[in-house]
Amino acid sequence: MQASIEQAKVEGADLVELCIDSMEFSHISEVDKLIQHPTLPAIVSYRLKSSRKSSDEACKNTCLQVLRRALDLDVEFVEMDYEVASDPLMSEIIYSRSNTKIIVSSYLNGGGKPTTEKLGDVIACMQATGADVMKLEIAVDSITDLAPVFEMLTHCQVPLIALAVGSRGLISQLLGPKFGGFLVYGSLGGKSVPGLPTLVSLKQVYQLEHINPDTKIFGLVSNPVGHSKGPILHNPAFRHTRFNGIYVPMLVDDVKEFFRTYSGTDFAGFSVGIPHKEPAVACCDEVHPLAKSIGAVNTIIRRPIDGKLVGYNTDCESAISAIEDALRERQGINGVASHTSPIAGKIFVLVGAGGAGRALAFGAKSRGARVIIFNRNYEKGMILANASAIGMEPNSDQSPVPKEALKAYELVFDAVYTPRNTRLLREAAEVGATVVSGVEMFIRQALGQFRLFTGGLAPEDFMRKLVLEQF
Ligand SMILES: O=C1C[C@@](O)(C(=O)O)C[C@@H](O)[C@@H]1O
Repeated sequence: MQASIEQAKVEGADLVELCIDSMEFSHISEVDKLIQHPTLPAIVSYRLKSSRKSSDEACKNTCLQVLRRALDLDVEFVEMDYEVASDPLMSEIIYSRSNTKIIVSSYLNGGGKPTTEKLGDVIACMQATGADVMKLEIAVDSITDLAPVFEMLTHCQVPLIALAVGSRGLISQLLGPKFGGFLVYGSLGGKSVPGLPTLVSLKQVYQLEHINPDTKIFGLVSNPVGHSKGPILHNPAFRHTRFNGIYVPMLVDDVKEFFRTYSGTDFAGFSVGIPHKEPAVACCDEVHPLAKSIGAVNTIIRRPIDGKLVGYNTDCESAISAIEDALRERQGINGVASHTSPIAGKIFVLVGAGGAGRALAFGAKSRGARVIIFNRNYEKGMILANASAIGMEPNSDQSPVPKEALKAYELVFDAVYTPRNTRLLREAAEVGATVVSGVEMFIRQALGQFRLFTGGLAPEDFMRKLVLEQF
């Protein structure tokens, strides 16, 4: 635990939580050793639920002993369960404490979706124990379950910590400073509470010290969402241009319910990823003509003047222009102005007919290519584009097309960008095709999104360098 405290300090933590219930100790003096030599201010916590190895009574006695010791030693914060805080013995100790602040926590698990009424009742009960800070720990099934939590954080008059556990709860921490949460939890990596962001990401990617109630929220609405490099690109770009925004991964199951729930002006813009690009069209109040023709949106902006959701597609131009640039370079016509696209007249073979596939098919067709949704009809001068998720991490050993079949292609493009060098691209390069990585599409679509999100020019060199450094 001491080594972890040192690590937290190096990584920039302001405060550490020492979960004494996770420690094996035979005598309270061992806990003293840890608490007495602090390198960082600490929350000393002893939670009952994770320490039910011995009998409940024995467990509660140890808990009371540890918490009382921490109070005697004047640590900055002591955290306990609501049921411990309301024990008459503990009530007395709480009322006679000196400098230590008391955090009382309640764990809400199951019992239907949280509502502001339910949360308000729990907070009032916790407050009645004489606590200084209330903490709600909630298991959420859907990202939309967090809406009443954010509402509570915004309107609650007492210091409140909200921690939603599970991968759908991640934004409860990332958006904590926006809605006025008392503190934010970050992990040191490794085995920790699921859905907890790492301390390193909080400091380096999200830079929460810049987030305040005026910060506009942007996010990637997708499932899966963890693979995306969007946060490491958009957040630094916002900071770089002094734009007050935060960009977070939003693991969304039901896209309609998501937009119905988060309808406030704070939620200013969204990237849309798999599998929501097509269904998200119906969630928009207006759709840009290009996106309408494609039948998929990958960007949605809440128009500031009337709050309407406007859908766009930055995938089409980003992928097609990346392919055109590579073809021009291959043909040695780099920099020569031409009105004809090098894609014109070519056969464009497409794997994947989802949202990204639609964008590529539309773009290739509008440039005069003959588009074939994958088949085995080989001709010279063909372009192969993978717009499916085949080969994406964690399935990076897969490829949508056998190596032998790649020999027929002049150029192979992969919309997958994690990993950067997919099996498809490696094998295409081995058989002599020109390859265009999905990283190029990712950068270009994000540049388009940045312009739509902020209304300003994207810092292209900065963003390009950022993404390339990550691979
Ligand atoms: O295809 C992509 C990539 C993306 O899903 C991401 O991984 O960040 C974001 C989407 O908006 C974009 O269209």
